[in-house]
Amino acid sequence: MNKINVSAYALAKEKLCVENDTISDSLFSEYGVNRGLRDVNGKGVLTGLTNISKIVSFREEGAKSIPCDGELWYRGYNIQSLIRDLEEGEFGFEKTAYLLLFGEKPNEKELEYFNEVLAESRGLPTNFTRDVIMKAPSKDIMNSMTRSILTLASYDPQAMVTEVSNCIRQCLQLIANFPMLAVYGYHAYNHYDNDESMYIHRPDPKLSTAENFLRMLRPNKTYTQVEASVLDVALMLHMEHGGGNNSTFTTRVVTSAGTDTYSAIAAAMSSLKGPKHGGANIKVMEMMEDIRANVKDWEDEDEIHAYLSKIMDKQAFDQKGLIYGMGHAVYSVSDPRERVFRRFVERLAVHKNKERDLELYNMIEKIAPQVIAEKRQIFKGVSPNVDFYSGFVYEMLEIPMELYTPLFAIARIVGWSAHRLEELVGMNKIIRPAYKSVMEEKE
Ligand SMILES: CC(=O)SCCNC(=O)CCNC(=O)[C@H](O)C(C)(C)COP(=O)(O)OP(=O)(O)OC[C@H]1O[C@@H](n2cnc3c(N)ncnc32)[C@H](O)[C@@H]1OP(=O)(O)O
Ligand SMILES: O=C([O-])CC(=O)C(=O)O
Repeated sequence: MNKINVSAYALAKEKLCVENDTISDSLFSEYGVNRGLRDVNGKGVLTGLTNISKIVSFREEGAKSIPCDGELWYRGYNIQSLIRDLEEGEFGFEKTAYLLLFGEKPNEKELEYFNEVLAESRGLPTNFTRDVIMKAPSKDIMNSMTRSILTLASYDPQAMVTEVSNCIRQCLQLIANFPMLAVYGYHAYNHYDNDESMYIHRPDPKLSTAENFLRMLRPNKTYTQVEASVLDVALMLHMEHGGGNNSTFTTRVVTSAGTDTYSAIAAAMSSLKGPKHGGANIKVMEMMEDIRANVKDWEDEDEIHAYLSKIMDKQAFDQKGLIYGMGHAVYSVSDPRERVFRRFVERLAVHKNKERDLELYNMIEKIAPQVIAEKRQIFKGVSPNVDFYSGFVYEMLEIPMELYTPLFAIARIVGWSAHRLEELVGMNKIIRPAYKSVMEEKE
């Protein structure tokens, strides 16, 4: 019997799918449906209320909305001031996690106890690393983490209980364990796929999340205070971004169906890894590598402009027509997190002899918005986003590229948790928007 070639069958059917799944632009205008649930100015369709954070990208002047520099607020506090107020040598991730989860800043005693709770929670079930993480390792650490998250449910006798206190416990344990799932997943992959030595360092209960990440990652467990502080700030910048970003909205949608914490967070992970969302930090690095290889003179604005135009026209790089690290669904003039990253990049690049790379980044930052505006219809402005520089910072911290999106997840699990709790406490209604049917009835 001939074996059926499923790939050939799928290829043959592609044309039919495209024909029957294409909906003309004019129908969207006719029914007033906004693609991506946003109008051309980036204003999202309102789908909920939240007390967790606020994003500012326009200022209202009378009836007019004027694009302005972006602002990000966590539970009433501007993210820039939360970072600026950190004392020398102080780590901010944990106290910001307390703030986002519980809605108030912790006092000294509350923070001390919260840190003990996280330290106590930092531990995987017996043999979990051997039996789950080291089995079928993958270069895609986001997938490997998601598999681990779903498997952790099998070790939790209360996995399916959606009482708020049980969900708080599960979220705290996931927040504490995410760095281990990511780093051990990387070591397993690096050993089995790259033939490197494998080592599994346990976290130190006295250390912060950023310090433990570096300690577990490096063979000799060492890092400098500056490296850990830069990573801590990077985590703070990625922790939360409103209810509408793709992965947080996913968390809220899935939570509203009454599903368990492990499944909700696994769904959020699957969203975050997308290259238009958290996966962009890896894509930026691959794109920069491609630009370095294909642009001869990094100081020639015309040559860079021409190459970026080719990327936009799907003739270069991954042929998706996107310049990664540029543009944002909501921000207009600037993403406040990119501004913070840029300050670090400028300082680190000097220490690490990466000034020439920095110049290339600066060139792309200058020229890419022009090229995008020439090739696409941009109404609200286009500027670099949080992940334009994040990968460059991680590279200078000698963190392997496979861990860039997982680092985003290590931070954003806090925002997802806060939104899961807000959905559970305050909403109690399944999220179920409507699709206008344009189907024709047939005999
Ligand atoms: C943490 C984060 O998730 S930050 C975002 C990370 N993602 C990236 O860096 C990927 C590159 N950027 C993008 O793909 C987009 O800017 C997004 C997905 C972030 C936002 O997309 P949109 O909400 O559609 O942005 P906006 O409405 O301003 O875009 C207008 C047009 O410009 C295009 N555009 C925006 N940014 C870019 C870009 N960087 N490269 C190419 N085209 C772009 C959009 O695709 C859209 O075109 P269309 O009208 O033909 O669909
Ligand atoms: O808000 C968005 O759409 C994407 C983003 O920047 C984030 O999730 O941090």
